[in-house]
Amino acid sequence: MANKIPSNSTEKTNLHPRNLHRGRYDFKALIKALPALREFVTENEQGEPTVNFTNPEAVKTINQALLKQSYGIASWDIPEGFLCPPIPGRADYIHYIADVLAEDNNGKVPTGNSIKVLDVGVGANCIYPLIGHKAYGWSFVGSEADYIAVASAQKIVKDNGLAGAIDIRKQTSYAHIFEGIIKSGEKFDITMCNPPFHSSSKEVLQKSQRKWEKLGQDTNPGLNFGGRNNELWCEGGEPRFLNKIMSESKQFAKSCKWFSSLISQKTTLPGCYKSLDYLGATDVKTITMSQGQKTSRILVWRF
Ligand SMILES: C[S@@+](CC[C@H](N)C(=O)[O-])C[C@H]1O[C@@H](n2cnc3c(N)ncnc32)[C@H](O)[C@@H]1O
Repeated sequence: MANKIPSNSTEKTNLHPRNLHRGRYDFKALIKALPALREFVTENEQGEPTVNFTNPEAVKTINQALLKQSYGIASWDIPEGFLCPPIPGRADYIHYIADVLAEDNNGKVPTGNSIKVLDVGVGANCIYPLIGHKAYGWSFVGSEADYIAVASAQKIVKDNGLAGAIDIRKQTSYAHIFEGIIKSGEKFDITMCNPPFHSSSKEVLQKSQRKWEKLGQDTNPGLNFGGRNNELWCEGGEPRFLNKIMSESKQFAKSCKWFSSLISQKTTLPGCYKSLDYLGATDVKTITMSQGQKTSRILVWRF
């Protein structure tokens, strides 16, 4: 079966209005930013430039070019097999939480390093702090339970001279979210999280296999957007991870003005609303984000 190369070159008007990646990728500018991208650029059926999004190396290289061109991130790499994030979608989460913060700031997005954001599960790619800092000047704490991911995120921060803006902290227990991370007296404007959403490693493999079959590949060539198994699953999947975040958020209600998390499965939401009601959250919002075929939600709450 012929490979279908997903085209990423059409306008993505459903992204947030401030998202820098709404237009077509400007391959000329991307290659200028990162000449190494040139060898991965091919033409799609319409004769437009594209890259083979089923090739992990091509995906990593286009990410490096986008991060350099749009955010001035000169050095970005991830260890083999780790989650390679689609940049436009990750940027959307940042812009939507900026809108939430704007509500308490006369409708203006607050900028600068006095705005403190905690990214739970920052990953080896450190993507949210990089975009959030470069877009709005916010400072970040990124927590992470996987020690290889911690080392990788710390290297990205150091290589880009961002140690004053992004602090990567090791979470020593997978059972905890804020405990062991938020220091006594520390205050955050908002917390964010892209949780591991599958409930077993078997589920990760099955879903990723189905995705690759849809793209006309017999097998997953290397989890290019997939990530290592343990980045993507946890006991109980997304609902249980969200329960942990919500119950600890109550404990840390005085340390954070807002809490948020991505929700990839719609079916997780009703249980979250019930829990937040039980915990006494005073404000609960659900923001819908759509990127191409995929819809996800950001759940935002405060006490
Ligand atoms: C889906 S990945 C998200 C990575 C990155 N933020 C992104 O969006 O590409 C989830 C991350 O959460 C980490 N993680 C899992 N449990 C955690 C916990 N209790 N505290 C901190 N990080 C955790 C995993 O190791 C993994 O890196």
